[in-house]
Amino acid sequence: MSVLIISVIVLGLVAYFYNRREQRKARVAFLEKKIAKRQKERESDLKWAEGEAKKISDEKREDIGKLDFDQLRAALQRGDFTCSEVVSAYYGLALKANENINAIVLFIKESRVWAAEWDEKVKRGEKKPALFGMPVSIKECTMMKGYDQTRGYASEIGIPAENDSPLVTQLRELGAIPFVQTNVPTSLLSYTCGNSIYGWTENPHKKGRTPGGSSGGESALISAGGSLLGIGGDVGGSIRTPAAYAGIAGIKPSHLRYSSMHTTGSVPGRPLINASDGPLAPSIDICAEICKEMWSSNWQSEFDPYVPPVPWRQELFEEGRKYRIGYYADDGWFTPTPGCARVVDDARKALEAKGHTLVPFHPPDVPEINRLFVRAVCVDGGAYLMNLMENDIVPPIFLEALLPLRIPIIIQRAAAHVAGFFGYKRINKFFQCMARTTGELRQSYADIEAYRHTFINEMQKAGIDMVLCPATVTPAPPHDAPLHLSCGVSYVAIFNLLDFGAGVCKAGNWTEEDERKLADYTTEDIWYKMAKDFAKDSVGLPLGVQVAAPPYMEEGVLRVLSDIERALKK
Ligand SMILES: CCCCCCCC/C=C\CCCCCCCC(=O)NCC(=O)O
Repeated sequence: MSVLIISVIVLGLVAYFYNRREQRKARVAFLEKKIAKRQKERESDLKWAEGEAKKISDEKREDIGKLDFDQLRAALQRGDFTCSEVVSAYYGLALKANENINAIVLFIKESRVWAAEWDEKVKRGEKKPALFGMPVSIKECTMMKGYDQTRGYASEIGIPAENDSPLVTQLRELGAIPFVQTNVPTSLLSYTCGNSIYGWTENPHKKGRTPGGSSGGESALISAGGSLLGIGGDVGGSIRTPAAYAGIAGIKPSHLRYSSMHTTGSVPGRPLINASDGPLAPSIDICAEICKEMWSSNWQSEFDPYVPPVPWRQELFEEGRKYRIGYYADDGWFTPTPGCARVVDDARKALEAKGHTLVPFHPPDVPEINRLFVRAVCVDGGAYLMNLMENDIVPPIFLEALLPLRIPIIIQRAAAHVAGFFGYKRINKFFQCMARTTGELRQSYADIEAYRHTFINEMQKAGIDMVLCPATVTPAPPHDAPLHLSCGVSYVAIFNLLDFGAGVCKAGNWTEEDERKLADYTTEDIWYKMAKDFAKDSVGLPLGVQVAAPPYMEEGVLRVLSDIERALKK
């Protein structure tokens, strides 16, 4: 009898695993077909753009490519070029840039039609709007009607959006022309940029290094001259990290400054950590121009009544406006590598020379807040992510990064105790990230809300308007690095948790001196060892700094970043 029972159990298990393997095989074959089809579509899409680019002469394309944002905008307003010429030029410029960086997902073919429509309207005497004819690149996960937001998942190929995101809608009403979708990392929950559908995006400053993520296609394309303005989204640095790694600028406004209707984040349904869309551009002044145009009316709050009607606050952006700014180069969780800390000091001196007042500031309890951030970002202990990734075809390194989440939470807690016992304080925190019960999750939300007030109280005590700090802990690292070092996002993530407006601009480059100082950088735990390794051989790579302020003070953030950028521009 017992032999029979054991045989049935064994056979049942064999059948179960066999079926699972067969189902997986069938799913992989199905997804591989989808990927192959999309790659073919992309190939013919790039060919189409090549043909469209040839509709203007090489000289005209070069002339248009030499113009910066303001010059191109003025040229379009004067009528030096038509919208159709500019869009053709940018097909060509983006294709050229793409040869070395692989940032393009698909061209938005309707851009050709929209450009022609504007040219016709102008002929009929219609007034040119503020962003008339300006080409804009769009992060793949930003809703574009008729285009997929796969987030790098093969299973989401062929599910086009039915609406444009509010940002895209408003930009189009202002005359801008979305012309290309750009690459993202699978899931969006990483600051690298690659997936199994479209491949890996390179940093234009050094092959083998990531342009950051998740808006990495944007930062790479803009930095390589293939776009003058892009739209990204940010839940834990996805606008700011790529801006820093690629030597450009970007701002993540506080959550309710732009509508988040129709936005797609990595993990939908997470309270208190929301996706904010925002601009990326070669300079912070362009980001300021865009915010100013978009907030010069109540368009966003009329479109989406959840957005409070806060118009552009020019008095906060006024040139010469002086601020009292708290600065820190080390948040007490992750000491940045030398160049990343040095540029904070360079920015501090530049701001003092401009007449701002800079005072040291210590953000309260960042290690604990980092733990709450990861908990709130994953919400369900990573179940949503694991389910999507394990039923898809994703680069193996993403599955490796998910491994810690597969460990039962009770064992994670035990590991935390062991790490704590041996003095590994950061590993101890890491293994306490995931919530075990809904009660723990509720308490974490209460803690996040309390932390927001604690932080504001500390700022009020110090009498500061905003803070200046590093943007990243290393210069642009190798592609895989962010998947080993998720804990390196503390400098950006804190401002998602606080819901501050936060932006990044270029503040210098990694120097020989930074490289020499790296030899003395701590190797106190495995994450520091990795950071040290990832930062090696970075001479010349761009470095950014970050400025952040409480909600509805984005104009002040933009003013201070502009002062830094102008002072430190080489
Ligand atoms: C891709 C698999 C990674 C698994 C990571 C496991 C747990 C780590 C938890 C938090 C990581 C924090 C990284 C945050 C980067 C966020 C970048 C961003 O802003 N993304 C946009 C978005 O999430 O929508």
